[in-house]
Amino acid sequence: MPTSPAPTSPAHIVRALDWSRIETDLAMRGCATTGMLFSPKECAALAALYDEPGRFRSRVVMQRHGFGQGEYQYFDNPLPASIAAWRSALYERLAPLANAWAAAMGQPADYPPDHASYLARCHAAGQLRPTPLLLRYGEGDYNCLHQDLYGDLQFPMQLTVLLSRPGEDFTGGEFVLTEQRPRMQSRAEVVSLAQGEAVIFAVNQRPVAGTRGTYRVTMRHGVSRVRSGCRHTLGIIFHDAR
Ligand SMILES: O=C(O)CCC(=O)C(=O)O
Ligand SMILES: [Fe+2]
Repeated sequence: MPTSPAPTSPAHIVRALDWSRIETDLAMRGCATTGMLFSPKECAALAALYDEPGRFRSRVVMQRHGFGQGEYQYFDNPLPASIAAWRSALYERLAPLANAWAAAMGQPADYPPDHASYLARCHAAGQLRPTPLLLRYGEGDYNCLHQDLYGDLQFPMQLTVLLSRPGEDFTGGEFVLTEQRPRMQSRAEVVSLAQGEAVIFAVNQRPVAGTRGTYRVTMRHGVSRVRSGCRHTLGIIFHDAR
């Protein structure tokens, strides 16, 4: 008998998302919100991992590198089981879209259908270190516009999940995207997220259909200044890092 995923499993929840809206938003704006992925309890449990020693392979204090203010930590292997499950379930749904983007930009459209195969490709290219991360911002902290590129191989979409409650745990701290268009001025997009909700967005370049064919735009993401409180997020990036 074919196995179907449990109703609470990431694979099941991912399948049930409103993909027609998500795909339209991604095509129009290079980003899309998902609706609630994690319950408040799950969000709190994930945010609490930040203080567990032994979970992470490295910690980055943003001001030391000119990346902003605040800090983040990359999970070490083995990833928490739920994060690994979300990462592969989301990958499977996004891989066909990634192939469509690659084809539209004249790039090889050969992202494999499952995440294990894609990770094997990353590892063969020397990108061996896991990239899921937890970020923590306090009052006055922010994250400069950036791209999460960690080697030659890059999957073209990633997700950020808001783990804190906007307006209650923190104020300010909006997720921001910019889109740099060829020979045009840049466009900004501010994404409002609820606790437990994710934004799916372009890591680097994405295709835009114009009147004279397809052109490429370059995206960057960051976070505006947190005005008060504490804000936690979970980042899910599908390529591993060199
Ligand atoms: O904290 C945020 O909203 C942005 C996190 C981020 O840069 C990422 O997930 O790659
Ligand atoms: Fe990022």
